[in-house]
Formats: sequence, structure tokens, C-alpha cells
Amino acid sequence: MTGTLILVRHGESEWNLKNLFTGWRNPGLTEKGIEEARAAGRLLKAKGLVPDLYYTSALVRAQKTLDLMLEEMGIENVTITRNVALNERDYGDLSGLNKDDARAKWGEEQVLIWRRSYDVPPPGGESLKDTAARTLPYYEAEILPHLKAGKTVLIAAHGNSLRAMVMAIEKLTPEEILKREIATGQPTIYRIGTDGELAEKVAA
Ligand SMILES: O=C(O)[C@@H](CO)OP(=O)(O)O
Repeated sequence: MTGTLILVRHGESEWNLKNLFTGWRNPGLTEKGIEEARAAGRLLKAKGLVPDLYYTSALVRAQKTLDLMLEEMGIENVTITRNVALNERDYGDLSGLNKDDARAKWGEEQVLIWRRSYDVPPPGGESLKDTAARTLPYYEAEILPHLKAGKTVLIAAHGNSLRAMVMAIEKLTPEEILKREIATGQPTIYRIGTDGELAEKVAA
């Protein structure tokens, strides 16, 4: 028996489109983002996947993505668990700044370090390591027991909270996970064994 874990990054947000650091700020989805979320729902439906449990962050772009997916899957009246543990990495003082402007101000290399180093946080914000330190205990305590019990769990979240989970599940090194770009609206599907370990990564 295996459990099934479906991870989905929110569809394109208004700030992804404007090239702004987003973090814990709360923009909605663009038209493209709405369509990406709907397409993700249709994909899961076509695969016959019906989750038993639903999780998302405290941020609108992930919540809306999940709502749109459920609409496409024809699923209603289910309990959705929202938790800040699944939020995007907090970008601190960079939140709301344009990524090109930030490169012009601090230099390409410094901005890349803030964006893609494992343990160097942006000023006043969280590194991926910090993000993992709140996301993974939540995953292990609240989500993994359901997967070990053979349930199907859908999580709609963010680039960096998902990176934290992918790193743990696939046992990647910091270098490996930082190279992994998690595309908007494209489900990653894992089968998880009763021991909580990855049994199979399913092509989405
Ligand atoms: O702005 C953000 O919050 C994130 C995700 O869009 O950006 P980055 O690609 O730097 O992780």
C-alpha cells in the first residue's frame, strides 16, 4: 500500500508577472495563473486522482489555485486545511521590490545568493533552510501520517515551501534542490510507502 502526494505550485501570480519579490505578500492570480490552476485540476481529474485531504498556505494565490482545481475536478464541500507553515519563503525587505531593480542596486551575484543559496537569508527574511525548518515539521506531523496510511493528499503551495518538501522526499542536497525550478500549476506526484519514504515518483 502506498499513499499519494500531489504537490502543486500556485498558478502565475500578479507579482510573478510584474517580476516582483513576493514572499508573504498577497497578490492574486493572473488570467494565465487561473488557467494554469484549472489545467492542473483537469490533469488530476483525467488521471482519476481524488484526494482524501487538502492543504494549502495562508496566502491567496495558493488558496485560489486549490479552489480552481477543485472546481475543475468537480469536488465540493471538502475540508481545506490552511497553514502558514506552507507559506512561501518570507522575502523580508526585498518583498515588493522588482527583481531587476534589486540586481541593479545590490548586484547580480548578491541577489542570486539571496534567491538561490540554501542558508543565506535576504535582509529581514527567510532562507530556504529557514523555510524548511517550519514547513518540514508540519509536513511530518500533519501530512505524512496520512500518506503512510495510504491516503491521497493534495497540497497547493509555493516555490520554496514545495522545494523544502521535494528536498526531503527525494533526499536532495542543497545544491541539487536549488537548481530545481518548480513550475507554476504543474503537479508533482509521489507514491509514499508505509515507512514514509518515497516509493515512486509518478510522471504527471
Ligand atoms: O518572489 C517570490 O516569492 C519567489 C517565488 O516567486 O521568488 P524566487 O524565484 O526568488 O524564489
